[in-house]
Amino acid sequence: MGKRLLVLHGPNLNLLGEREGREGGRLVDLDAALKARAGELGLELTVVQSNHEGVLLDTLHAERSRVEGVVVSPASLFGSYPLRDALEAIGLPALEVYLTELGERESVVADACVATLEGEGFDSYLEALARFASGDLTGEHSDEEDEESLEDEEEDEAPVGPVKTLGRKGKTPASETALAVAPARALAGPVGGSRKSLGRKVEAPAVAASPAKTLGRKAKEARAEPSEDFLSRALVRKKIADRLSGRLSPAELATWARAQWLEVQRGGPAESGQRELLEETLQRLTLSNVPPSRLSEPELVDLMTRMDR
Ligand SMILES: O=C1C[C@@](O)(C(=O)O)C[C@@H](O)[C@@H]1O
Repeated sequence: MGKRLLVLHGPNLNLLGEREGREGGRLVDLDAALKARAGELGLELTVVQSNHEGVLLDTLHAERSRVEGVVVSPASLFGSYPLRDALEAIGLPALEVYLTELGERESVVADACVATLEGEGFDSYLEALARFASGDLTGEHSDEEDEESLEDEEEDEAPVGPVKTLGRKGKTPASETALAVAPARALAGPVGGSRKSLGRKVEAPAVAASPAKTLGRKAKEARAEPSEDFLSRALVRKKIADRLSGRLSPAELATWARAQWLEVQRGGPAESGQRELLEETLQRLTLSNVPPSRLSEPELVDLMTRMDR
């Protein structure tokens, strides 16, 4: 299994493309591009969007032992100290991304991230995935490589032709990233306008590609489960059991259920013939931690047994 990453999309990004009236530039398109690139790079992604700072924090807490890095797109929460503190608290390497350029806005979240990638539309995210896959989070190493290969090319007096690379370090032919490029360019600014290169803040600590913390036994066990990624009644049953035995907190279960529910809404894979039941159960579990619909232990057991039928 590849490296597992958590991708967090902040507030209003659920309306991406829709508010701009842009086909092909919506959150579903971005997520599809991310999943496709992750597949190519051998990464596994958990993707969560929320308009609520607390949900982003809960997700970071809940996923901290399951993932090895975080791609965080704070959107308008760039000034969030709670988000920064949560990233610091979990101690995982993180890259901060923005579709557009931050300009005058100072990101506080950047304090807890190895680097910030901005102004490249979808490519900001895709570059973050590439950095995690290569282990070169600062992008400094591939800069050297680029410079070296540029020097080699210059020495060879290669004929000047169309630029083949995307962004600063993109090594993928443009044809392979057509889906990502169109919205990326559109969001990054006027076509042909001046484009800032990726990587705003690189005075970052050298961080290894592996997690900053050693993974606990529980995390390793979770990793070994073949069903972890596939939404099934067995998986939901297990999560409820984890909650009942105290391995998951009420907030962790609710956050997990919400993320899974969003995946189902987006057409993610689910146990054949059980999609409706799973969706309904996940919705119930998502609300299981808020007072009016809080679930008692007997109710949780009841939900769990419904997963057996
Ligand atoms: O939605 C967006 C785009 C953005 O999140 C970005 O990534 O550039 C920045 C936000 O301020 C804005 O609301």
